[in-house]
Amino acid sequence: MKAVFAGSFAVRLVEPVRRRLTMPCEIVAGDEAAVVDQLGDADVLVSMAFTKQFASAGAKLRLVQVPGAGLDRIDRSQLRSGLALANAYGHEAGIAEYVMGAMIALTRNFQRIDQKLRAGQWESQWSVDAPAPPLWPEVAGKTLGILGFGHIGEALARRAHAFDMKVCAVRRQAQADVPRELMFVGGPERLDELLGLSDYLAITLSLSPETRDLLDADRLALMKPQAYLINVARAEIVNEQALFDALAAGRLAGAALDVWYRYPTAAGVTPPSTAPFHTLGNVIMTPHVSGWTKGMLESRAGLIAENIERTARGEPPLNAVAAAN
Ligand SMILES: NC(=O)C1=CN([C@@H]2O[C@H](COP(=O)(O)OP(=O)(O)OC[C@H]3O[C@@H](n4cnc5c(N)ncnc54)[C@H](OP(=O)(O)O)[C@@H]3O)[C@@H](O)[C@H]2O)C=CC1
Ligand SMILES: O=C(O)C(=O)CO
Repeated sequence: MKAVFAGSFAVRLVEPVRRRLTMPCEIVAGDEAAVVDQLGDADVLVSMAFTKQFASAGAKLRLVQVPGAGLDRIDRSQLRSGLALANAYGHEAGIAEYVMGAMIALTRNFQRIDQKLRAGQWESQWSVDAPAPPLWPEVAGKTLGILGFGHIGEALARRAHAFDMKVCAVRRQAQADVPRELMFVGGPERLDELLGLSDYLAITLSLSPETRDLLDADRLALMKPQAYLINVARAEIVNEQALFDALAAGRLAGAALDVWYRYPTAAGVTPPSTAPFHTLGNVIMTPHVSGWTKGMLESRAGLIAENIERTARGEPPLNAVAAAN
């Protein structure tokens, strides 16, 4: 058996996968461009991306194992018969916790009050000679709209319900058996309604041609000006300029952004941003780490090792993705 791990995220999984393998397997790992010439005799490719170049170089591949959930960099037209595709989960608890934390941090403005206290400004009701700060709202009683009700959306709904929030969601197809913690789980025809209801909007759906720029300026304008947006899925689901403009003009109260429109290149260079989110005080920025937890790593490494061994035995992989899904 030979498995090629391509790209920075896959490379991080090599050692945990190696520790779980119970059969011999040659593993080669590196940047996507650097490992193409290793694919000729490989059985498994572990990679967030699958391109025409990978398909042509990997004539003997039997499994494309995505080490994450997102399939937005997988060119499914390059899959041939005998070549399975699988993805991986295990991130849902960690990301749901991130969204809960982000909602509370945005509402309480942790960043600003931390900076003020570090600067010696004791702005509190316990101060005798300074005005008391405004009373904070609570997330209890507020409405969380979840856009995309899959692994992350479901995990988030349960947690938000435990915080006494009202929760509604939209997925590809409306759901008749709505879990008791939700107001509704609608199809895309209820998206505009969800946007208007949400005090917090969590973006937890997959990126595809249908969902790219799903939230454009017109859709963002349907949201309450006091609403917060949290994107943990893929940046391109929300139009970059429209989001920046809404946040800068106060047409949205704030945002927590874990996913980005541009990523560092292999050379370690961060491309310039056309929308300078870093200049906005109402934005919490994290570098695509919301799902980077021990639980995620355990789960994904176990699944990938298992799928390498299944491929060796000629069995179908766990978490197989249908070619047309
Ligand atoms: N920041 C990070 O570290 C991570 C980010 N992600 C991103 O988050 C995304 C979601 O993850 P996860 O919940 O695990 O994925 P799932 O595949 O479990 O869920 C995706 C959800 O998106 C919904 N959806 C897809 N297209 C549409 C559409 N056009 N309109 C409405 N809903 C739609 C699906 O609807 P239906 O159920 O009806 O099919 C499904 O509910 C991933 O695709 C990935 O891009 C994932 C992991 C880590
Ligand atoms: O799983 C994914 O799609 C990610 O973005 C990284 O965990």
